[in-house]
Amino acid sequence: MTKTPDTPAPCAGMGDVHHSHPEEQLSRRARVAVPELIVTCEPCVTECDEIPRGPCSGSHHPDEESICSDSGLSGSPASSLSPILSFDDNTEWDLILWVIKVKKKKNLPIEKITITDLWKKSKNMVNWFPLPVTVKKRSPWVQVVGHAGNFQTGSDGRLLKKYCECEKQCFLQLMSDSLRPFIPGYYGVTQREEQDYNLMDDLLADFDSPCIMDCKMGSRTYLEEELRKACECPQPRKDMYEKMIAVDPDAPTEEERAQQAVLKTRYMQWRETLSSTATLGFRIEDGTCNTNFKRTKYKDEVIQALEDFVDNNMLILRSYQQRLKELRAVLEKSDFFKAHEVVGSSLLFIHDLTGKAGIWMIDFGKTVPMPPPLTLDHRSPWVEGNREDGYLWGLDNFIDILTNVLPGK
Ligand SMILES: Nc1ncnc2c1ncn2[C@@H]1O[C@H](COP(=O)(O)OP(=O)(O)OP(=O)(O)O)[C@@H](O)[C@H]1O
Ligand SMILES: O=P(O)(O)O[C@@H]1[C@H](O)[C@H](O)[C@@H](OP(=O)(O)O)[C@H](OP(=O)(O)O)[C@H]1O
Repeated sequence: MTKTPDTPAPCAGMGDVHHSHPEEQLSRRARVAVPELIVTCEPCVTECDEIPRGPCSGSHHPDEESICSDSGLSGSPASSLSPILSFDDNTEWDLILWVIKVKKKKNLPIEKITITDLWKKSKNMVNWFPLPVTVKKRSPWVQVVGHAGNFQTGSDGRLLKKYCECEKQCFLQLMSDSLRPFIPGYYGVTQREEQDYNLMDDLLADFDSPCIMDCKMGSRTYLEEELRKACECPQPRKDMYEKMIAVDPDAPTEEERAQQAVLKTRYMQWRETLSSTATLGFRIEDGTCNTNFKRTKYKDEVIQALEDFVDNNMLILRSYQQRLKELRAVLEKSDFFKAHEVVGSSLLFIHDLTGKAGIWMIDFGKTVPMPPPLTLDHRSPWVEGNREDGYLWGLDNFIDILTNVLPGK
């Protein structure tokens, strides 16, 4: 879970692919300081670039490289700017990163700025051209959990996730299912630097410094198919062994210790029993090295985590409860849901200081169709072969926990 952010996202429209390193992902309790740009003027700029005005609006887009000579916005030559300039949280990051890109491409002598932000733990020196512009505040995108490097930000509040055929098929069907209001808008496949991406709404875009929590739903996090493959062709994983001993050095068996590797399904099952996945049918995810969080297993620990997440704001908690009840009612009727095994999918909880709160279903990389006419009830316990995923069982438990926490239950 993440409390953030006026945080710079990987740049919209930037040529550079952002590879989000785990260390750059956000810590559980991190409420990060407003990104601050401190500009230190070095030898003056001989040439400057025309800056698109406003929040990537008008005729310019950060992707468009419109270059002029001599002056920036309002005709202010860079060299005449004050040696130290601070930007507050109104800074339009896309705009600044656009400038960086142009400067880099043109190999121009440039000032340096120090960006203090949570994407980098240390300070980063990047190239910059100062511009006095008031821009619209837009919540920058941050990734709570998931595979590093899977995402890029797009323009107009959209997000690119590395292409996955299974996910595309789900999105296509979900856009015309009753679940549509609980799914980020989907806009098909797009390409950037020869990589295909599924293009979807960035759910953070309409929030102001949002707090985010990713909750992985279901009592099982691997597909039956994965289990079958692991039996047929076992491929022990060293990286998973490392992740396992980082949390619990005693967890590996003697054989695993000898191999210094574990099977993925074994690792996933261990994670399930370590967390509340096995006991409650959902778990609060965390993308950081906060290994203790992987152990949030019991009801009272989940409650504590939820209360922390909303800063004990019961109104927000009530909004979440309401939204989850609505979701449950729709899930129980959804054609898509009854015909799919939904594994590893998350509910993304987002709220901000204005009191706005929402929950959406994300991650359909392991949501697979049942062979017709088979359907699932999503509540029956899983036994190998029945493909039940425990999604609704987990949702029931989540709603019960919330209801018990709320006053006047
Ligand atoms: N539409 C979206 N809008 C805003 N943030 C999103 C969106 N989709 C995903 N995210 C962010 O990215 C994170 C990872 O998303 P997702 O689970 O889809 O990725 P993944 O790489 O498939 O993860 P996993 O490792 O669980 O398979 C989420 O926790 C959330 O922070
Ligand atoms: O959260 P952790 O403990 O870091 O473990 C990861 C998590 O369970 C992911 O859901 C899983 O990806 P999938 O759901 O896509 O299988 C990934 O497998 P991977 O390393 O094979 O990608 C695991 O490493």
